[in-house]
Amino acid sequence: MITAYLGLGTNLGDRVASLEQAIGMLKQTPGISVQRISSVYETSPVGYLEQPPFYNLAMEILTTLPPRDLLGRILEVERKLHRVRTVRWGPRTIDIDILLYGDQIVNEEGLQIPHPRMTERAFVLVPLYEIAGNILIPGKQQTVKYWLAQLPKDQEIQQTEIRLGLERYPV
Ligand SMILES: Nc1ncnc2c1ncn2[C@@H]1O[C@H](COP(=O)(O)OP(=O)(O)OP(=O)(O)O)[C@@H](O)[C@H]1O
Ligand SMILES: Nc1nc2c(c(=O)[nH]1)N=C(CO)CN2
Repeated sequence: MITAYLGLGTNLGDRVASLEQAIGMLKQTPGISVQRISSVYETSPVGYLEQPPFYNLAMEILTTLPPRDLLGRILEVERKLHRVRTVRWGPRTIDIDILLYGDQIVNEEGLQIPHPRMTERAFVLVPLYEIAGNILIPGKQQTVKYWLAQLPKDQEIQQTEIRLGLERYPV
């Protein structure tokens, strides 16, 4: 069993519905057990700027799937939610990234873990900090908290009151 972290993003259509559907499909996947989900954050687009704002969240899972199989399932979830690839870094109904996979470093064609751009992105680090601030980023020696503190404060990100997947954590 490996603890892995996923980053989810959406900026087309009903963003809450897309996140809920993606979470639901991940929860139903044999070999994946969803453990924690951050709040939903509204974030300004990074990279390609002429597109609507995103909702982003981070998720902790326990998984028995090897990295390739986890990626395969993620791509399937994206496909089922009708993600259409157009522009690089462009709008999407759902984007799911494998951020961390235990303490492993994967550098293969089509799969890099830790996600190579994660330490530059507030839309990744802020939600991840909420659920795993003290975790070390393999190959980068320092924690999520450390990398978040290094980020320039120019990326707009706003915590919303939206909490998804909370039925696992009754109050
Ligand atoms: N850690 C990873 N998590 C998810 N996909 C990855 C990862 N590493 C490599 N990939 C590859 O990236 C492809 C997805 O690229 P995509 O078009 O979603 O990039 P993007 O989300 O626009 O940009 P970015 O990669 O900067 O977030 C997948 O098909 C997959 O093969
Ligand atoms: N705010 C925000 N910007 C992005 C996002 C994202 O999820 N959120 N995803 C991208 C491609 O992975 C490119 N830019």
